[in-house]
Amino acid sequence: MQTKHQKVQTLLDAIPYIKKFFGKIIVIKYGGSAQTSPDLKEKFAQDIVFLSLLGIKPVIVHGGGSRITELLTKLEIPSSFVDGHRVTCEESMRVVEMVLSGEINKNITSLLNHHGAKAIGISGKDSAIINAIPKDGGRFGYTGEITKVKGEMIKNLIKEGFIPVIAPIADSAEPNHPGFNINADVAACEIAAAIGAQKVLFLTDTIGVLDKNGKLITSLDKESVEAYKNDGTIAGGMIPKVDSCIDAIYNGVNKAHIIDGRVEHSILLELFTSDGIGTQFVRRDNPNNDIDMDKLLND
Ligand SMILES: Nc1ncnc2c1ncn2[C@@H]1O[C@H](COP(=O)(O)OP(=O)(O)O)[C@@H](O)[C@H]1O
Ligand SMILES: CC(=O)N[C@@H](CCC(=O)OP(=O)(O)O)C(=O)O
Repeated sequence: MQTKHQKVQTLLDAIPYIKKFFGKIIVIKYGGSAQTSPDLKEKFAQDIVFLSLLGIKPVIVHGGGSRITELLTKLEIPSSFVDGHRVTCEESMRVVEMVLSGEINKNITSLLNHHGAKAIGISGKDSAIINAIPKDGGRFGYTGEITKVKGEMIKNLIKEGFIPVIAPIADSAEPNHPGFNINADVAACEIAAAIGAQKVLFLTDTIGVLDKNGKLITSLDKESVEAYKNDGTIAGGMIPKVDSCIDAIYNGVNKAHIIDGRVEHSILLELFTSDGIGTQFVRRDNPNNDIDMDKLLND
């Protein structure tokens, strides 16, 4: 049991972090794998509301791949993944949009609002915030490659005091097009870059990126990510995540982290403790790095 003084000390210890992040945008990618128990979802909502009350600007980009797969299986619609990206036929696209924009987006938005936030749920189709074309020349069907994110629209929502909750569905320039399914990791990275986020956090169902022995890799750079992908250490759903983290830090986002969404208050643990948790992504040439590169890369 904490004494009153210890409780006050905890608040005081948070001051440097609050100063560092005050007014800054933090994009949180809330993976389907981390949206498990109702209790965890409550803790997630508390963390987001807490950030918002501290003057930090959270933006949520959510996934829901496991729920899409569950529904496609029930409907007996075949589906497959290549390097962590779903191949989306026209029938799947309808299910993807129903699950992401209809079910998950509204659940998260409503959960946040019940916790006192001013959250607004949208998809990339709203005001054509995310535009896409077919990925890899159409090899992935209705899976898209982002061509543009209208960052100003998202920043306007933030300025109005909203917490945007964004489903990774993109608009097409073609009329009467069903739109595109975008991997949520990629959407989070592109959104973070377009709105000048300070940080992007990916909440998933592992403690971070693991090596061949199942040990946490605390820090990764571009070169080591390529090596781990080539030797198969990083596979499946982790591929778009690490690629997105690297893209983010090479496109103006200061920091990218993959953290364990199964741990209660993982967002606060990452933001408000000196060690942080999970795997962080670094670039050797980044003058903004406020970390000891040698220590991290030798961990
Ligand atoms: N090297 C690795 N370290 C950790 N997880 C990995 C690795 N390689 C592949 N994975 C897989 O990636 C999964 C996370 O991706 P995914 O299921 O798409 O999560 P999310 O729904 O959060 O996007 C992990 O559960 C794990 O099965
Ligand atoms: C193209 C592509 O892979 N789209 C994903 C979109 C959802 C997603 O990314 O969900 P998670 O973050 O929970 O994995 C899919 O259809 O599963």
